[in-house]
Amino acid sequence: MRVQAAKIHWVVTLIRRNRTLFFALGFLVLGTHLVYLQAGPLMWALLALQLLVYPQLAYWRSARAADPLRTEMQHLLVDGLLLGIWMGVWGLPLWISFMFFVGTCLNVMIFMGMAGLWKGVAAIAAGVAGAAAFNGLAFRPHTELHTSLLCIALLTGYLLIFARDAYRRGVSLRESRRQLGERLDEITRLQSQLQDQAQRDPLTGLHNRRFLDEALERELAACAAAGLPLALVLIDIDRFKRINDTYGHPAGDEMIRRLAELLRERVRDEGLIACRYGGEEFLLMLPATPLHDAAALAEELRATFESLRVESGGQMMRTTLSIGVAGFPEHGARAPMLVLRADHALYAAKLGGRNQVVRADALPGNAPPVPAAAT
Ligand SMILES: Nc1nc2c(ncn2[C@@H]2O[C@H](COP(=O)(O)OP(=O)(O)OP(=O)(O)O)[C@@H](O)[C@H]2O)c(=O)[nH]1
Repeated sequence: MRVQAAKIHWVVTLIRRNRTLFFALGFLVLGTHLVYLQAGPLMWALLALQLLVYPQLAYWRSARAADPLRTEMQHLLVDGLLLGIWMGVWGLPLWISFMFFVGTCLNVMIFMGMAGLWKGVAAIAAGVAGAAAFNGLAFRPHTELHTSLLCIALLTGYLLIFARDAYRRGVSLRESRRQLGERLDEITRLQSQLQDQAQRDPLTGLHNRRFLDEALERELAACAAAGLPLALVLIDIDRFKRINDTYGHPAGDEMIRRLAELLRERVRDEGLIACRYGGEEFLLMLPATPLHDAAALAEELRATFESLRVESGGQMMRTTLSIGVAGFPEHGARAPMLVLRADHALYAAKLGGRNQVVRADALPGNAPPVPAAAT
């Protein structure tokens, strides 16, 4: 059965590449030592088995294992053990032992961390001890100059390959981070866009009722804490149904947009909030604004709108506004009560013949007079 490369952990693939390449080169390097030792065919065969055949067996086993990564980590320790045996058998030749030791430690350290390092060192020591127990340990540190130079070259090549892999991984990590950052920015932007859309009326672009209900509680608490008043101006277009019926729904929309524009212009510079509260109903929230100032603003709006001619589809339309005004703290301390009082005032304006501003304190059975500190 063929093993599909895509399913194999990248560490297994990487180790196979490194092990195959460097063990094969190692065979050439160590071959020079075997020539120096005048080794017999058995040693050549064993060395070939370990350096040329074993890497493929190890890969074969890892690729079929239930946990390939874990199996490959075991193989790294087996590498240490086998190289330790060669070190012991050859009497710890200095450059060869150094190459084996550094190569093994590097591998286990990179893939298994400090715990792996100790296991790797233990595996090498076990290999050396095993060989010594079997064969005795005669210390023969010498290697021929060309063998030593080849060991240095091989180890250098191994280190450079590792460094190159680490560099490439770092580059791709930075690129992934950059892309992730971009996506995160995009998500944040879309989130705030969504949040903004959820709080705005699509026809006029003004804030909607949901936004105002939240903002009103917040602003009321802030004004109460600062000892400041707050006013609500509830505005309704008069006889709007007639506009729709006479000029058509798009013309009615145009009228709504025109009023929204007027409100936006009026509250733009003052940190006041205008929202579309319902179909043809608008609410202004005026923090730090006394009731009489709010009533004056409402009167100004009423008069301006009365004189407006709104054009739609070549037709000129005009109508008027009825407005109710209520204020904190005079007409209530909580948002629902304030809105209700403004609504009562608006209703009174409608009943009074429309095209007028009515303050909540003008209604019968009104709240007590305004405390001095609040105005
Ligand atoms: N064109 C348009 N019409 C809307 C929109 N929202 C609500 N309306 C209409 O606004 C009209 C409101 O009518 P009414 O509540 O009877 O009020 P009115 O005709 O203004 O009468 P008064 O308020 O008593 O002066 C209804 O016909 C609704 O269909 C909108 O977004 N666009």
